[in-house]
Amino acid sequence: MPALEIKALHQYFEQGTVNENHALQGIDLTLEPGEFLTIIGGNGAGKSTLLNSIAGSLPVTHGQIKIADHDVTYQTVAKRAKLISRVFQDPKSGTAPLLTVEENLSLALRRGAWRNFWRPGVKKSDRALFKEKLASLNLGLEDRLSAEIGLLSGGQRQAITLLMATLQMPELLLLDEHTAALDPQTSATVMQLTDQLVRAQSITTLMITHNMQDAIKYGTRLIMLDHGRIVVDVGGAEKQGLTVPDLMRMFKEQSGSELTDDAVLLS
Ligand SMILES: Nc1ncnc2c1ncn2[C@@H]1O[C@H](COP(=O)(O)OP(=O)(O)OP(=O)(O)O)[C@@H](O)[C@H]1O
Repeated sequence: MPALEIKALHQYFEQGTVNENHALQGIDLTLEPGEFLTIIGGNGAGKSTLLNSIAGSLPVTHGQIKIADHDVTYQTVAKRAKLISRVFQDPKSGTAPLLTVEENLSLALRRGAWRNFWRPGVKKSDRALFKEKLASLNLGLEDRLSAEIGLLSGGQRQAITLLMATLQMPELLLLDEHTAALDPQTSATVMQLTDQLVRAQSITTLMITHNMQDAIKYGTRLIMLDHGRIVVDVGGAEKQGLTVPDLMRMFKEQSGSELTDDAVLLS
């Protein structure tokens, strides 16, 4: 059973108006369990629209989306959140700043099931688990369990957000340029942690990145989007041997134009 099955997905914005935008133009994409897909493409190619469609934050215009055999096409974000973890670009968006590191992790362990208390409780047995998980990140965070998250750096917060997203293994992990707001060195550290966490549990993952080197280096499969279509799809040994010039050439051959994205070209 595939972890993700997208069939003939179309997304229109402002359909039927002069501003109509056919942002996704028939996406077919199947991911087997444990596949780690990197997604690149120029500005406005449809990368975020694809992730938003999977997460449910955009209603689907046409097509079907199944996650682990559940048809989620018309499910609300909240309903499908049981299947999906998502990490965004802004390190502030994934954690509650006034809660401590262990309280944030405790929330993630219960997948947000905390409702009635002003602070989530932390069980002793959970604390041992959090210490162990944090130690595996090698950032010294295992000694900061009772620190407020808001006092940590962006990289530390993003590392904890990743840990929270993978604490209870999701069917799908969506990474939406999750290292883009970090400085290059921190970004590289968080990217390595991502790889470590994803591979340790074989989590089916989709990662948008503007960094072509990362898109090649990490993951098991790579797609390039252009004007709402998948124009390049490489995996296995072919992906391992890729270089940035290879990708630029493949993009040009398939799309008929040069890849124009300042962030991609400068990375
Ligand atoms: N909410 C919206 N309303 C109208 N148009 C939108 C909306 N969201 C995205 N679009 C348009 O859909 C197209 C795809 O946008 P999307 O954000 O998915 O691209 P992207 O590949 O993520 O680009 P970038 O790398 O610049 O973030 C673009 O033309 C964009 O302007």
